[in-house]
Amino acid sequence: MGRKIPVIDINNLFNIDLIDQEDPEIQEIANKFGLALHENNGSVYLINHGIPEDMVSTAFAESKKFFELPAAIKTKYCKEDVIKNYHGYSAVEQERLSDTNRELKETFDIFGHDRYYPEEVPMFKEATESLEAACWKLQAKLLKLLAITIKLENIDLINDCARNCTDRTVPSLNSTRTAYYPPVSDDVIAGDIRCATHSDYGLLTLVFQDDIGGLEVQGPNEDWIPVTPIPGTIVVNTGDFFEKWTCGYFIATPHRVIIPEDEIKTKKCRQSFMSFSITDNSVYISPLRSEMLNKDYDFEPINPYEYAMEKVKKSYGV
Ligand SMILES: O=C(O)CCC(=O)C(=O)O
Ligand SMILES: [Fe+2]
Repeated sequence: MGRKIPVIDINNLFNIDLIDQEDPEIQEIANKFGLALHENNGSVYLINHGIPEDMVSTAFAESKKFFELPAAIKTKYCKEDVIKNYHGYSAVEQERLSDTNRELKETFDIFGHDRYYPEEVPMFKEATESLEAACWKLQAKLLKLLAITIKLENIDLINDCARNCTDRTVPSLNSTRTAYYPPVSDDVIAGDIRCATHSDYGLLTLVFQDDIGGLEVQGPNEDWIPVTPIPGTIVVNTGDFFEKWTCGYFIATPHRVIIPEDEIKTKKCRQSFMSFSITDNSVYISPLRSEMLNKDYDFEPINPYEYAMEKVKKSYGV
């Protein structure tokens, strides 16, 4: 009870050009960040990250204009075939992370190269893609920091397997999501949730959230810890692939978004924006080895494309 997710100051990392592993300041940030992620079930807040606040608020504002359009317009932008192209809009209940609960969420996933955007919201593309690009830049740096934390012999190994973060032409299943949870209507039934319990399937997820709240992460004793909104922060969660790759050093954080109890808040929508990183499609991962990691942990090499596609198919019922 009463556990809190730590807030880690990463000293404007976004604007530091070179992550030099010999730099004591970088080592200090890497150790603080990595240790906190390790000790807190794969979940921390980052502050002083360097992504401009107005870039975040513009992405939220333009997304909101889209999500508040009539359903008939939004459905024009629905994903047609998630296996062929994950890009596009999903209405309430189109993606199901749980077999039992109704999930009251809408999303627009930004993915791959075959992209289309709502013509009704002319600035949607620029606003969301600017934040997407900033997230990729930060993702690459955070992955490098974590390679330092776990004392990999080849400090570039993680980045070399996730070239997609810095070279957008490298095929991967990385994606960016702008999410909208509509105001709660009167026909809500017991068990309804905004987003059901799951872990993300990739390496790291960056989550920006508005001030409504409801995001919770599971602690080591299966207790639910609220990820209370803190202005200017990004929440980082570790995904399945990173848990495997680091031999369980970083846990794939189970998380969910609940409907707030506060009646005033239920009458408002909630918005969030996420960047999901994963290794390149061509890479098969096998356990990383270093003095920090569990040497007895082993698994057959896994491919991110095969692994993540299975999860996508299940959640979209295809
Ligand atoms: O909206 C949020 O804060 C989290 C949503 C989420 O976990 C997801 O879409 O994977
Ligand atoms: Fe998630």
